[in-house]
Amino acid sequence: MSSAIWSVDDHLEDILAAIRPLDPIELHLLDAQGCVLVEDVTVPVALPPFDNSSMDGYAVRVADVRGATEEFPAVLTVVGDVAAGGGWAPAVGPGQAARIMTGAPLPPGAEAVVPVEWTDGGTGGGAATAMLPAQAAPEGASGEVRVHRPVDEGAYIRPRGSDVMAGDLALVRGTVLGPPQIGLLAAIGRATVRVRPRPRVVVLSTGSELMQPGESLAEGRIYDSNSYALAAAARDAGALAYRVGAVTDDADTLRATIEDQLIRADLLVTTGGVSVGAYDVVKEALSGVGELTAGELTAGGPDADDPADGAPGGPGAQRPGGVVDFRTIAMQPGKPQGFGTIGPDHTPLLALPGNPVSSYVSFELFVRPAIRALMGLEDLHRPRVRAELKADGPLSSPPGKRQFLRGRYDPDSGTVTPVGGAGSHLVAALAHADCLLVVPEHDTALQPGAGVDVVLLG
Ligand SMILES: Nc1nc2c(c(=O)[nH]1)N[C@H]1C(S)=C(S)[C@@H](COP(=O)(O)OP(=O)(O)OC[C@H]3O[C@@H](n4cnc5c(N)ncnc54)[C@H](O)[C@@H]3O)O[C@H]1N2
Ligand code: MOO
Repeated sequence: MSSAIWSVDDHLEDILAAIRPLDPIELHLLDAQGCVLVEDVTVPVALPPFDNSSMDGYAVRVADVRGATEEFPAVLTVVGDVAAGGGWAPAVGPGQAARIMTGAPLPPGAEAVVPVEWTDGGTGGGAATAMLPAQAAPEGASGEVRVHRPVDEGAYIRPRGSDVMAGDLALVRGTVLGPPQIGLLAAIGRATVRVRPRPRVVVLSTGSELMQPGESLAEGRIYDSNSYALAAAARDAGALAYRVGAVTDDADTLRATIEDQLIRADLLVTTGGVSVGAYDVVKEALSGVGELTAGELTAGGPDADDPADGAPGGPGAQRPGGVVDFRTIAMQPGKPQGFGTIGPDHTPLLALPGNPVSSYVSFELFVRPAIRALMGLEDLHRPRVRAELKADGPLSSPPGKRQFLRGRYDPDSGTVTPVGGAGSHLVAALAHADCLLVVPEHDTALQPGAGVDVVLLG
């Protein structure tokens, strides 16, 4: 265990220094949602691939409808239907029109489209509001149509390549694939794409006092909320989360459980058991190579001979034998933390404190950026704003620690109001907060009206 006190920033830096983005894989489009593209994608075929109609109407020659009015319509012969997806399109000669549907290719000879509302729809009556369905009224594809208005050349036609041309760069590497980007990839015919995958994050809670929601609560027990909150937070950060609820306070059981989970983990998160109590199992199970019986877990520990591996006693110091380094961080909540890499694949493991608010705040500050770094995202952090403290009285903060209070941010007034107190057991207050107020290490009191940094939670 490191004896020096680590700052929040040094602890985060140490974690991020050990994280490498996951190797890219080819994924189906929807599985790639939220992932970072690792290839430049060029457009293989123009979009749209052919000139097509933007309206249901009639494909016409411009000269035939010049000067047309409702009183003196242009009367054209309907030579057939052009439906979207249909193969054959009738040619439109002088004095002719083809009935055309939105998205259907412009037939040869036609120069513009007249919307059906500007015609009689082939009924011989007044202005149409719609076409009749082809099956119910097949005669609509023939006969005559009266056109009530002229159109210019190209009217209601979406030209080939007016969206993107073949050879254009559709998306550049580094793009995060949201719904519109996935839509574009599909539109240009890509079924799969090369991205960095979502990290698989195993969330494991520890504590013999824990019961699972749905069970009836026994004397002296509490429900395991951490594994749920953190699995949800991991998903929210972009990961595939696997929740492992409540391992009892037994070091061998915990080591065996972690070893079992390594196969499906790109990152492991534990909660509880990192403080100074007699049953602090995570620390007991993972703090020293000498105590490890599970061979797998020893394999990824920092190499004592490698100066790059860091050391006890603070950032950059040696950690001989310590698979996971347990530290004190100058923050509240979240003081006790563990971090290391374990197993044959050097899987990163973050051991968070058990108090529910502590574990959640620790997740936000350390695990979320780690997940985003594994995904290859550049922007690792939640947005921060400066706000004015709105409170009945001054807020006190422990000296030398960065405090993260829960609050509600009002973007209209630019103010932030604390929700609940500083206690790290206050889950209800946390559930009503939408931000963290950051009180710097050197501030021991924050007056109402003072400026404060606010981390906006999603
Ligand atoms: N003598 C000292 N005691 C404590 C210190 C200290 O410096 N000296 N630090 C305190 C701080 S700060 C924290 S934070 C906690 C961290 O404790 P652990 O990580 O060892 O966590 P536990 O003891 O297992 O649990 C703490 C608390 O949280 C509840 N808990 C745990 N897991 C869950 C869960 N999955 N869902 C809901 N609640 C959970 C647990 O019942 C305890 O009440 O240590 C302080 N003590
Ligand atoms: O650090 Mo503990 O997380 O203050 O409650």
